[in-house]
Amino acid sequence: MTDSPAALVLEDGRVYRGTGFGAEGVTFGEVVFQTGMTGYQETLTDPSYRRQVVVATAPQIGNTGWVAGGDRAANDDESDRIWVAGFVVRDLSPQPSNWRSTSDLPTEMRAQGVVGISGVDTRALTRHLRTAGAMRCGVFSGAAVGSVDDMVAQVLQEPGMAGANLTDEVSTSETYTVAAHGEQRFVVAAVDLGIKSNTPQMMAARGITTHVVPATVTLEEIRALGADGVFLSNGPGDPSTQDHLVALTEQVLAAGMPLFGICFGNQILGRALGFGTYKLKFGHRGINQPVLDHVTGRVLVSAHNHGFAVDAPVGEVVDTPYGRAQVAFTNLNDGCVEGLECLDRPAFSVQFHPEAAAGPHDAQYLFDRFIGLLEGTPADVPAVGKASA
Ligand SMILES: NC(=O)CC[C@H](N)C(=O)O
Repeated sequence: MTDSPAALVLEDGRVYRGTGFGAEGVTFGEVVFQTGMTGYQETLTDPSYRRQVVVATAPQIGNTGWVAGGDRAANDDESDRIWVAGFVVRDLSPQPSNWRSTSDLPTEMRAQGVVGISGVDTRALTRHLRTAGAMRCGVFSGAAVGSVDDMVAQVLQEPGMAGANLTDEVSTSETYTVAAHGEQRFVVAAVDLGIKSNTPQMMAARGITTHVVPATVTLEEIRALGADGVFLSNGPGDPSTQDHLVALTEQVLAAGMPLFGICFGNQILGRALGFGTYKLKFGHRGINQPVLDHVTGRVLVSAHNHGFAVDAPVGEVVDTPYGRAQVAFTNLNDGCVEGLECLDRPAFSVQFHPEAAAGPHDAQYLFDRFIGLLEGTPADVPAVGKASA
């Protein structure tokens, strides 16, 4: 832990002073709050947080240390590195207590060059972000702390999240394969837009061998892998920039191949169906978001990490270039679209995270819904009426 003075500086001129931890220096990004009480390691290693400075609303962070090393089952990493641009906490644990822990949070952040600040009134900061919206920020520690005017000027030079195309920065350059556990039932091409490692694990547990492919993949390359279906992953950045992936998704829909998308994948399916996307004021990030499944009527407590959303009418069946489609999930806090379902194609997607890392397991049945599409025996999904909740 460094004990250097540090400052979180927002683009609107607000300054929150604290103490540096992790790497010393300066970092910039979009400041967003995350409401999970647990799971900071999964959050920090989720590629979807690329270029975001994450504020933990849970007041004590670091208690469970850092669980690294070994294979996927032995650690809590969602990828092979920390992706957040910076981390803002209130009380940093001086001493982790966890039998699985192999390191601690400040040591790991320092080793990976990630700047953090502790001692911030994260409750006041979160209330401000809920009012003012997510915005650009900088975290400055040690010698990087300067005059407020100078720090704000530096923040204002940074790009915002709207219009950001970050896919190339996180996607794999080479295809790699996660084998099915036990007997292989299906082969899926998972387009890596920043995929979390638990997603192929959830597929593997259901007999799917997953080829994780670069974001530049073509339908011909997907077919050459012998894929039975396509998965569009989560990922950072603005979905309005992803024209290649929208075109690929249109081809997959036209070919009638089974398709499942999560988060960024939901936004791309939405665009392929002709819907728009827009930036939310402060987004949803946490592991306790209530979502209504309009098909089953169930309410799920679910893991979220999104700053954009699909603009589609709720409670209507819409004619799209690929047949009828409907909003199948909405958020019960703000009503925003949380998932789409095609009625004439074997395709659906969710804005939240059924891979649930970290997070509740309520939504894991959606991987089984994808299995149904791969089997060619999708559940007989009814068209939804107006939301009952
Ligand atoms: N986790 C994700 O896939 C996020 C998708 C997109 N970058 C958003 O912020 O909405």
